[in-house]
Amino acid sequence: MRLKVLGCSGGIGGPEARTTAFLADDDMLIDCGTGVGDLALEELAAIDHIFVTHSHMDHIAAIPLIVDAVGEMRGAPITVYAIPEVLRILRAHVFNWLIWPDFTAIPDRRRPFLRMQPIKVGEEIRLGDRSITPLPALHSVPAVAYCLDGGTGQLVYSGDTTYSPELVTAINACRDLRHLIIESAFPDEQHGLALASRHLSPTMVAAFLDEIAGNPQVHISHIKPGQGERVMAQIAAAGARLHASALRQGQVIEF
Ligand SMILES: Nc1ncnc2c1ncn2[C@@H]1O[C@@H]2COP(=O)(O)O[C@H]2[C@H]1O
Repeated sequence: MRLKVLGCSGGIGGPEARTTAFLADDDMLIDCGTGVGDLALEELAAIDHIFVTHSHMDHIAAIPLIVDAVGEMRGAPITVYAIPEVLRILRAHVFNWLIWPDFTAIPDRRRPFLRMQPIKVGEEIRLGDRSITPLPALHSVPAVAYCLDGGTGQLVYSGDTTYSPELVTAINACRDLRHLIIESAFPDEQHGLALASRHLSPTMVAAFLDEIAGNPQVHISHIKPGQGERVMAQIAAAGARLHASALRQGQVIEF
């Protein structure tokens, strides 16, 4: 499987700070933040599947826009996969005819431009020889992490989460983990805000990593704009067993 980072910043602030979106192969998005806006129209039209971790704006901002941009060009709906709570929020607060038209009823309910597919934590979704499994995460709104499996290795993406023993257990149950993308939104000086907003800070990331078995490559994502050097220095200073590098927009991970 091939994962391209379209955006991995915790906020906006110039062309290097797009919010979270990963392009998996050519047809799948994992989260749908502002990074999706850099894809060409033909690349957008090739997206069949969008897996959403949670409903926050920085992870869903481009869903309404992509459906409107390519709906007419495609012969089949785009499917948005998320846990039922997240789908409910998207229906009630985004695709409600006020913020955006309800594209699950356009052009008509039988052949819509957009489908919503509920998923369950721990239940694998198979797409050809690839699979994606939602894992438990702990954020200020209902949220999941994802394990992606291309048949020759696995990658876990934490989404937005604070420390969660259930997520540690789920990650350690992955049988062939090669890469772990984990967030660290705030530096340790903002530990209180990290706790209030259910994110991780460097000290928490280090504690989290010390509970991870095996030797996955660790990539840090979702750092708030302007905090990159500080967060990465603090993670290095915390001295976890696993080395971590900052995930970069444009980076490609093959596994
Ligand atoms: N008390 C708070 N609770 C949650 N989010 C907050 C709070 N104060 C500020 N925020 C910001 O609101 C943002 C919403 O998206 P994030 O969870 O990525 O990051 C959050 C913080 O940057």
